[in-house]
Amino acid sequence: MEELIDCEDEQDDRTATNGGAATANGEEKNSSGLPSTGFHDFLLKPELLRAVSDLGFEHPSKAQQECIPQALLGMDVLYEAKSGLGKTTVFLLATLQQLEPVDGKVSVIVLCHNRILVSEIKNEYMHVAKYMPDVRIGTFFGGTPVSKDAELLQDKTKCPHIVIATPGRLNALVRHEIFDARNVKHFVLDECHYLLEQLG
Ligand SMILES: Nc1ncnc2c1ncn2[C@@H]1O[C@H](COP(=O)(O)OP(=O)(O)OP(=O)(O)O)[C@@H](O)[C@H]1O
Repeated sequence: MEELIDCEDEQDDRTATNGGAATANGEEKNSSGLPSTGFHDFLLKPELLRAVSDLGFEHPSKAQQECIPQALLGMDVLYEAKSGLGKTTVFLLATLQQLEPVDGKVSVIVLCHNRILVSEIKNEYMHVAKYMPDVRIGTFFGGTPVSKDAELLQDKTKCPHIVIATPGRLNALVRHEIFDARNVKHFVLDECHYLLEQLG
């Protein structure tokens, strides 16, 4: 790891509702003392800026201000903060910004500790990637036929560029050489404390 941002819990007990939005934006910015920034300061692709604007995000949250520039520089980022402070949006934007979709090649893996989270993250990706029609996003998790996953991964025209998966199924796909991880450029562990617990 080149550099690690390690932020302790922000001790902010405001919670996210759609107003996690509200929590994630202006208030955070002012209370953090960080200079005012907009998403355009990250030099994001126009497709992403449009999607962010459609979602009604006006200002990056503190987590986003601290992590997106580092992630876009290719640094490893470890960030801990309470729910609703915009952490997921950090990796959605950072991975989509850097993605150059190539048929038959998976560039991004997002590992989640359960299948519900896998589906939620996929939905969030679909919103943020709505103006990037060439980007394919796939999900792999236990309880579904491995043969379907294999079919998808082996068809260059269907193979996802971004894979969101649970550890068990991803492990099985790699072990059986169905999943070729050699082209992966970005690896995300969402809610990594749960994933690391499972290892133990
Ligand atoms: N900069 C922003 N401005 C307004 N809303 C935002 C911003 N960033 C994220 N949001 C919205 O705030 C909510 C929480 O964001 P996100 O899911 O990225 O946070 P999180 O820290 O990963 O929380 P969780 O663990 O609950 O998913 C979501 O509804 C998201 O769309």
